[in-house]
Amino acid sequence: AWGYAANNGPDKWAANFPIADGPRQSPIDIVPGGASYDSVLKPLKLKYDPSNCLEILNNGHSFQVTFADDSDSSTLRDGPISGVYRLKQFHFHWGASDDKGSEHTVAGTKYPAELHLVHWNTKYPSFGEAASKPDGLAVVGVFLKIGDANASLQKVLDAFDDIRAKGKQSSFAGFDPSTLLPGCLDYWTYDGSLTTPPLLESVTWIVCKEPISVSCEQMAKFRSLLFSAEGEPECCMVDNYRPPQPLKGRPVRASFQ
Ligand SMILES: C[C@]12CCc3c(ccc4cc(OS(N)(=O)=O)ccc34)[C@H]1CC[C@@H]2OS(N)(=O)=O
Ligand SMILES: [Zn+2]
Repeated sequence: AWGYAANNGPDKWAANFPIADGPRQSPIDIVPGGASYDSVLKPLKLKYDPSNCLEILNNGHSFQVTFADDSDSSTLRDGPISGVYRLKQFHFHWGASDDKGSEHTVAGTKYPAELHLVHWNTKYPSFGEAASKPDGLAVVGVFLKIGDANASLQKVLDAFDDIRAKGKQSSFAGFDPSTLLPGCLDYWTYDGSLTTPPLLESVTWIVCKEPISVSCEQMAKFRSLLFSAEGEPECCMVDNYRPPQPLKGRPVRASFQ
């Protein structure tokens, strides 16, 4: 099965997922000078209901917090998209050390981690259906930068003891993901893909320019999770990021000047 190790990592994915070499793969290196300001882009409209927060789980590639998506109570509207997209889950990618970990990079700069808030287009009947459509998903990416401890993030990290190994999950209620957003919601946007197999080219990427803070100690907590399941040799969950992929002529637009 795919992973992030030398024998099954990003350089090996094309064997089982040929779309890995497709025309709209993610992540990318964002070159601020190469992005064009587009005044037609609207501010992001994110409205999340903490009562939709269900559980936290270690899926063996990252950990994710999953939301009830049977109503329009936690949604993304406006920004570069049209219609209503519902929040399904958020998860992170991070490195073995603070000098790497993000998937998108900014003029070659890697951040220690990156948050992804995954939303699906309600013009389709379900998340799984939407995931195979070119306008099916919208993922908001937020960079994490070493600094002060992040009190909101700490609530998520405090749930890690129950999900240390692959396949573990536990209930996680009442968390408001908007507390993980930066103060300024300026963003870059481009058409891309899932950054893990099945690498479906169905994502409108919305990457925030402003990072949120994370402390060194909090980064160490991320690295205490395991890729491995209980009873298997322990393998630390680190470097679960795909490197930037070819832009192949795609425009990158900025919501700010
Ligand atoms: C669950 C699914 C397979 C994996 C997957 C999905 C959606 C969004 C995803 C975001 C990811 O992360 S990222 N970095 O934001 O791209 C990583 C994997 C994702 C759907 C697509 C088909 C499966 O859906 S299903 N079973 O048919 O209902
Ligand atoms: Zn992701």
